[in-house]
Amino acid sequence: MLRIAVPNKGALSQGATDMLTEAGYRQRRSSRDLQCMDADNGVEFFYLRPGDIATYVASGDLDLGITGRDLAVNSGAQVEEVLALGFGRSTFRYAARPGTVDSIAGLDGKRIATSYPGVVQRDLDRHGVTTAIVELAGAVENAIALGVADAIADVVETGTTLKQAGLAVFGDAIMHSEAVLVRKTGNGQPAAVEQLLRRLRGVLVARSYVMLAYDVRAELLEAAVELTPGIESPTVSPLHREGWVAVQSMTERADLHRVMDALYEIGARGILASNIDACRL
Ligand SMILES: Nc1ncnc2c1ncn2[C@@H]1O[C@H](COP(=O)(O)OP(=O)(O)OP(=O)(O)O)[C@@H](O)[C@H]1O
Ligand SMILES: O=P(O)(O)OC[C@H]1O[C@H](OP(=O)(O)OP(=O)(O)O)[C@H](O)[C@@H]1O
Ligand SMILES: [Mg+2]
Repeated sequence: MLRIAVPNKGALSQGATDMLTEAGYRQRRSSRDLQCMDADNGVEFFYLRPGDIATYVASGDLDLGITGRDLAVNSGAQVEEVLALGFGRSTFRYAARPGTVDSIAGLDGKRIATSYPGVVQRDLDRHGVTTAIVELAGAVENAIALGVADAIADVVETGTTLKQAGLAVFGDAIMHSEAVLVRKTGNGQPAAVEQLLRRLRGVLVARSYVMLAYDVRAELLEAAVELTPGIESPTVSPLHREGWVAVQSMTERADLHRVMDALYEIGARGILASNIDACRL
């Protein structure tokens, strides 16, 4: 039985549950459930605070966990990333009132408020700056106005919260984060993990690709296939209509409309795009 930690609430919870459900796993019925057994797939899920997940995985009590890259770094736990999951993206940044602190060197001797002291200390050390860290559970954007700190370091997603607090970012991004699957550092990959990984990769591909199908005159096939090389190689089948072929190819969703327009322009017709519900590559 594989034991996997999943965020029980917060910014990563819904994304993690959605991804596991799409990958064919059973998920808890109520947001109050702390465990969920999926006997058919040989997996048991444990719903934990996202910031605690790396600690459980590093201890060896759980085999794998879904958490944020920033949260895993912050915990200092000995875990390594197995797979980046493509949701829960954020950037971690320094910010202060414009005209006060505007560089990382300028943080020397100052006070910085954050909910991620591990991430911040690591970055300050890298810059050789000595700053007092004020650890807060949340709403750190208030810390400057309330006189608790001179600067903050926090998750920025859209930037709305910073703007409303009258703060501006400075320095390079401290880190870029997204949800990741982690395991204990140095742990090998049991066969049961391989199946989970194949399924999760299948979800990532199904989300980022569409299946493109079109008809094209045989003499234009090479030009068309150049636009739609697919992942392995496109499928080409003869059409009943003399001199024409049908092509099927997986195409990146982000590129879809550019590729469809280009196919039309070279003479392809009946160009259809459909979602992929699931796949194994
Ligand atoms: N807008 C966001 N706010 C907070 N965290 C976010 C956001 N977008 C992505 N994340 C990521 O989600 C993870 C933090 O999730 P977590 O559940 O701890 O925070 P939260 O949703 O703010 O909950 P809480 O405030 O109760 O701690 C981090 O990996 C962070 O990078
Ligand atoms: O750039 P934005 O899109 O505005 O998002 C970033 C904000 O969202 C999070 O706060 P959250 O709502 O989780 O409250 P918290 O500070 O209490 O954790 C985070 O701590 C930032 O404050
Ligand atoms: Mg928060």
